[in-house]
Amino acid sequence: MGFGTVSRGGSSRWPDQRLCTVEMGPPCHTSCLSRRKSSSSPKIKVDLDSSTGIAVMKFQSPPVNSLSLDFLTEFCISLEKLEMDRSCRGVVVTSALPKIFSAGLDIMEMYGKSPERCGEFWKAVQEMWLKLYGSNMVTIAAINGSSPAGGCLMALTCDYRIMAENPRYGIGLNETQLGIVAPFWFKDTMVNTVGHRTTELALELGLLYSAPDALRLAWWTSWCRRTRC
Ligand SMILES: CC/C=C\C/C=C\CCC/C=C/CC(=O)SCCNC(=O)CCNC(=O)[C@H](O)C(C)(C)COP(=O)(O)OP(=O)(O)OC[C@H]1O[C@@H](n2cnc3c(N)ncnc32)[C@H](O)[C@@H]1OP(=O)(O)O
Repeated sequence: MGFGTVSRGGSSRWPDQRLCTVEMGPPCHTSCLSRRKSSSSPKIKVDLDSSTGIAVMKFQSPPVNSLSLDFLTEFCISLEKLEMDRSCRGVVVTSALPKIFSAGLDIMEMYGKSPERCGEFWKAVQEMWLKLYGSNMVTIAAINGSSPAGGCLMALTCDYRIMAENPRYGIGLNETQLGIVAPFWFKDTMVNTVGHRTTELALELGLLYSAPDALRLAWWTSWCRRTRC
């Protein structure tokens, strides 16, 4: 798989060449197996191949990988652990569930909760964004399912995106369709990737894009024809 260039950098873990290639080759032989480190929390599984320096973080929170306080906390802890592991240079975030990357913020976290709990939840959402955006590692979203609202934010926050081509999968900041306003920093993250004009239209109409449409609008430089990638 090949990925395009981005304007972010400044980390020793970034490759010298700005075009970065990640090989997800055949299964390893025995000597390679010892270089694999796995860890699992209830909602997130992480596999790090120290020989390549690439970790795969899989979301495993059925039914839709919604971003609950527990999910976000586990996400930040997993990312921090990889950040501290000098053998890890890049992380691929993806879903272990069929058809869904992430449904975005857990709606149940925003309904009937105490102000304290709401504050804690919102802080965790911001923490996820700050940690992912500010990561020293190369971050890649392998979007193998629908990715509305907060799920889209997470993908946009990564350095690179690849999306499985399937007409049923949509990605976008569709908050307007839900009767809520996307926070300004959600909007800014989208502007940084696709520019002002596309963002303005997408947010006003609450659009969800298919992989080929998103590719045309420069959301990414690659998409994957398999339904699972
Ligand atoms: C504390 C707050 C402080 C400040 C607030 C400030 C600003 C407000 C926040 C603004 C930002 C918002 C960003 C967001 O991310 S809001 C969440 C937006 N996401 C959605 O609306 C997703 C809606 N879901 C879907 O479109 C579909 O479910 C999906 C395409 C993901 C999957 O479709 P599918 O047909 O496969 O499954 P469903 O049958 O629809 O769903 C299965 C079960 O999952 C539950 N579900 C779905 N989405 C969510 C979610 N986001 N949170 C929690 N639960 C979710 C759904 O209800 C089904 O449950 P059951 O009925 O089976 O129990």
